[in-house]
Amino acid sequence: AVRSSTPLVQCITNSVAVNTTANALLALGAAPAMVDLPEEAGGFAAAASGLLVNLGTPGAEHRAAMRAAVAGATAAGTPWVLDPVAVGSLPVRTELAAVLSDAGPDVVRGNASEVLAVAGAGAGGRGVDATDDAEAAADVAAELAVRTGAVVAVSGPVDVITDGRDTVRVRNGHVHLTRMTGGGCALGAVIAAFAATGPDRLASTVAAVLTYTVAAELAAERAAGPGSFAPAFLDALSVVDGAVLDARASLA
Ligand SMILES: Nc1ncnc2c1ncn2[C@@H]1O[C@H](COP(=O)(O)OP(=O)(O)O)[C@@H](O)[C@H]1O
Ligand SMILES: Cc1ncsc1CCOP(=O)(O)O
Ligand SMILES: [Mg+2]
Repeated sequence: AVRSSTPLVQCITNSVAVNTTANALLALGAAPAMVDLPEEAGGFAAAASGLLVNLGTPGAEHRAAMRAAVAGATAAGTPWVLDPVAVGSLPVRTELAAVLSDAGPDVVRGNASEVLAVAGAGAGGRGVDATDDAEAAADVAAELAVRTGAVVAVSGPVDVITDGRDTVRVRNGHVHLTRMTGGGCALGAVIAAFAATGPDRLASTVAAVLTYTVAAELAAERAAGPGSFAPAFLDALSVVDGAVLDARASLA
């Protein structure tokens, strides 16, 4: 569905991951647009198929663009994904993530520490330490999903995806994804592309994570290390299909 509909995905994302993110969307068959000016972001979000709001390098202009884009997306019903990069101890983005997570994102995507922080459970708030173990954040993620109405996707060696009622675990993936900058950030944009294909947010998010992590496995088979993994990953995103996903999926 992503390949046949070529969803237009607006990305307000960080300066580190912008190129990786655009290339991942193109390889998958979606159309990226890094429209991140405050004066343009709201109108564009109303017309886009999906929106990513990523807090990785949230300068003042980006923050204004995020507010405008979320308002435009909300008014038009454009699905949007919040990636609360590095929230927890850094004050500006942590406050911003609190505001944005209450603004009705369709999906919140982060690693376990970030999801715990957005839920107010980080930094010992619930006695849960910073962790890269998504399973340790599964219950908090489900509570966050119920509170915000978002699907919450926690990444890690096993990804946990929940709407607060049903929870799906994706065991696919490869550690090279963690050694390629933007490996998490590009996933947020891919989740936005898949969200544009239909209303079932849990299904579209699981499909996005599965496609992304199976592509990583295919790429790792051809890569000598994280350097050659990055272009091989784009190649794999461009060919992975339903038959490969059926053969490789490790879901629970
Ligand atoms: N140890 C791991 N083994 C395999 N895949 C992983 C591992 N850690 C993360 N991933 C995958 O890498 C992608 C990015 O996740 P992650 O590194 O947690 O994001 P972030 O960069 O935001 O911290 C996800 O698709 C996840 O499945
Ligand atoms: C290194 C870095 N610094 C600020 S944003 C960013 C990119 C983070 O990318 P990811 O979360 O996908 O690893
Ligand atoms: Mg991240």
